[in-house]
Formats: sequence, C-alpha cells, structure tokens
Amino acid sequence: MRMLLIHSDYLEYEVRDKAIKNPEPINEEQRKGRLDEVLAVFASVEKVDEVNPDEVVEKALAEIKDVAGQVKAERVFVYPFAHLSSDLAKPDVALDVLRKLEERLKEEGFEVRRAPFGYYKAFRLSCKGHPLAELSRTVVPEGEVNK
Ligand SMILES: NCC(=O)N[C@H]1[C@@H](O)[C@H](n2cnc3c(N)ncnc32)O[C@@H]1CO
Repeated sequence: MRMLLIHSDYLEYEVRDKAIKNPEPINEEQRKGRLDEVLAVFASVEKVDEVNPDEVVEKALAEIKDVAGQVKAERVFVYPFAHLSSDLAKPDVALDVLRKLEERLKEEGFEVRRAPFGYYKAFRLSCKGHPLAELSRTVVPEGEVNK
C-alpha cells in the first residue's frame, strides 16, 4: 500500500460520480464529509498487498501512528486514492483493507473518517506546510519486501 500523508487544517470532500461499476453503498450523510486539524491519508492499496491484507493493515497502522505522533494529530482521514500506484489491488480487497484500517485506527483512539470508496470526489485540503506536513510511506507484506 502506498500512502501520501498530509497534515492539514482541514480536508473536505463531496461525492460526484461513480468511478467503478459497484462502488461502496453510501447514505446521504456520507456524500459529504469534513474533518478539521487532521492527518489526511491518501491510500492506494496494491496488488502485492493481496498476499496478506491483514499484515498490510497493521503495517500501515504503525506508520500512521508514527506520523500522527510526530505531528500531534488526533484525527485521521482515510481517503481511497487510486493514483499512487500503477499496480492496484482489485476493488473488493482494497475496500476491505481500508475498512479494516479505519477500524484499527478507531481502536487505537483516533477520531477517524473514511471517504467513500469507488467514486470520483471533489475535495479541498489545506496543508499546514511545516516540514513534516507532507510525507509518503509504502508498506508491503513481509515476504514481498525484497522481491
Ligand atoms: N480519486 C478518486 C479515486 O481514487 N477513486 C477510486 C477509489 O475510490 C477506488 N479504488 C479502486 N481501487 C482502489 C485501490 N486499489 N486503492 C484505493 N482506492 C481504490 O475506486 C475509485 C476508482 O479507482
């Protein structure tokens, strides 16, 4: 999984059109969302992650906790983002990974939102611009590290 982490004054999105045949079902409330003072995590789940999705969730969680601790962020916005990799996992695996990541972040005490999966979305982001405000992390299942 490839992640772009942006420490932000806010991230807000609004769902536009379907981007895949079967996007995640959403209710009216999920069509828009906003968090203030947030660590935005734009995440591309990759084909290699299909080998061990649960392990990738734990590795991504560790990276997000590390960055959130450094920038003192208590809120995390998980944002499905298919543009960080040229070798994407299939949608059902990707959604499952991102749902689990959201759940684990909540278990670790973060306030968490996750943007809807499978849609084009308009979004606004205000990056804080400090030295640690723009970071990227890549995590893969253990056996895949040096392939
Ligand atoms: N900018 C808007 C957008 O990216 N939309 C993406 C994601 O919401 C989601 N998606 C599909 N596959 C993946 C994947 N492997 N990892 C993350 N998201 C995925 O499906 C949309 C079309 O690819």
